[in-house]
Amino acid sequence: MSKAKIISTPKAPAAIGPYVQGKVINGFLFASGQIPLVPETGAMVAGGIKEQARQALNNVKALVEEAGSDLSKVVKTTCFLKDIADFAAFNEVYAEFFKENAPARSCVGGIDLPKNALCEIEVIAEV
Ligand SMILES: CC(=[NH2+])C(=O)[O-]
Repeated sequence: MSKAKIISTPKAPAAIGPYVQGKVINGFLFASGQIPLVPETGAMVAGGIKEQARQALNNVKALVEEAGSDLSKVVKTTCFLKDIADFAAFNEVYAEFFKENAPARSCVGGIDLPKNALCEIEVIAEV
């Protein structure tokens, strides 16, 4: 197995547990799930599902870019929603970030998330 490169950037929130922000191996970035923490403060962004989705996606974008890739090269996302009733609002913001050539995706709802976040997003991207 080849050695994975650890991705670490202050432009995305620091890990809040025993994990790294992301790892690149064999040409793919495996990014840890991003919750809507503001990188500079480590605090949850103010607002509801739309603001939280936008922050989580901006965190994803920062990680993907730090790995030398970009959102157009994301091949798979997994999205977690505290409340599946937020599905439509979440999708609206998600679509702003993945306009064309949307990645494959799984989305689950009704789940407790760290820091009581309303959403969490993890991605795999080609680097
Ligand atoms: C936020 C997160 N990715 C975790 O594992 O706690």
